Amino acid sequence: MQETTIAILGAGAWGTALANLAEANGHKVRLWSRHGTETLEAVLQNAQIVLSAISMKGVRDVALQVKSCPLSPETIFVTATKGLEPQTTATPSQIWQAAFPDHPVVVLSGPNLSAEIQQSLPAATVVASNITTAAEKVQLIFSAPRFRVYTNPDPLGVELGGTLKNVMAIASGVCDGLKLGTNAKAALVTRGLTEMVRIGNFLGAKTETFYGLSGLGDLLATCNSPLSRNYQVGYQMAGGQTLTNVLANLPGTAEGVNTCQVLMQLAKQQNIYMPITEQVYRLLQGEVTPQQALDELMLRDIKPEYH
Ligand SMILES: NC(=O)C1=CN([C@@H]2O[C@H](COP(=O)(O)OP(=O)(O)OC[C@H]3O[C@@H](n4cnc5c(N)ncnc54)[C@H](O)[C@@H]3O)[C@@H](O)[C@H]2O)C=CC1
Ligand SMILES: O=C(CO)COP(=O)(O)O
Repeated sequence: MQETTIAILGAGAWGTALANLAEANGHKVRLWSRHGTETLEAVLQNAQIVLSAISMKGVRDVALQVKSCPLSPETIFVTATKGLEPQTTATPSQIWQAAFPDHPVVVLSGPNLSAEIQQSLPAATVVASNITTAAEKVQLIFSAPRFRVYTNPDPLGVELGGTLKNVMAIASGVCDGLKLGTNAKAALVTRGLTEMVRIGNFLGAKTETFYGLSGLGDLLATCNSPLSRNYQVGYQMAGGQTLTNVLANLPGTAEGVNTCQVLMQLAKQQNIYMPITEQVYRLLQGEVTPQQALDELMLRDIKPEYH
């Protein structure tokens, strides 16, 4: 493939891993960090692809900064952030698309624990866009013998899969931390997926997308791995630590903590039933202990499975 110039914004764990993948494929990669010496304008110069791996809290601010820099009209934006904006409930791709209405925006999301990808362990991901040619271009840039990239036409569904599973990963960490067993974990993850589909459908995502790599796939990865920061939040809180303590010692970002707050706001406004999210929220707020959250979930009124 022809060499592409790529600007990667966010030099954290995920931005760095994606930079390494593109570089190994022979592309010209410039990595930008707000703490680095290179200006955003210099990093963006002649970029054909601008990929953001910024934590949710920085996305809008960085998008505004990018807006003030010169860009080619052909530039494709790729977003790899997994979160929701508190004030607006917007997804990262919605923020990028609103800032750059005339550019294609591609979502990159999947079961991609960065530490494993940095070790070149095999993994797969999804690139999704309303503009198929843009998704196919990004697919070619990142595809590698140990990194299999699929395209998908439901960017919102792909993005929400990666975002909503973070809350379930916190719940799974609690489940393992309390040593509740394999049956409990299977029930939690499966009902968690049902909850993700319910919220996702409300927000406009397709059901089938949640059964693919970016939904079920990422749910399995993060609900079962101590490498997941979100899982670690739940696991360590089940061990008696406070949220403040856990976050102070966590390497990197656990987006599920903020996502959970945004979802509860939405659930209350729109009357959407999110029992697992609600218990994770109450745990994070310090309103219930992990054991009480479990009791609340198990002692709800009994009901049909598909309801
Ligand atoms: N690490 C992983 O395995 C994966 C992470 N992600 C997602 O990618 C995003 C980034 O995750 P990580 O790289 O792991 O986090 P990280 O904490 O290692 O890095 C976050 C990056 O965002 C930058 N940032 C934060 N706030 C900013 C602001 N206000 N302005 C400018 N830059 C700002 C930080 O300086 C840092 O470069 C998250 O949304 C995460 O959910 C997605 C897939 C895999
Ligand atoms: O999204 C991820 C893997 O796909 C990373 O998970 P954590 O953010 O929980 O570490």
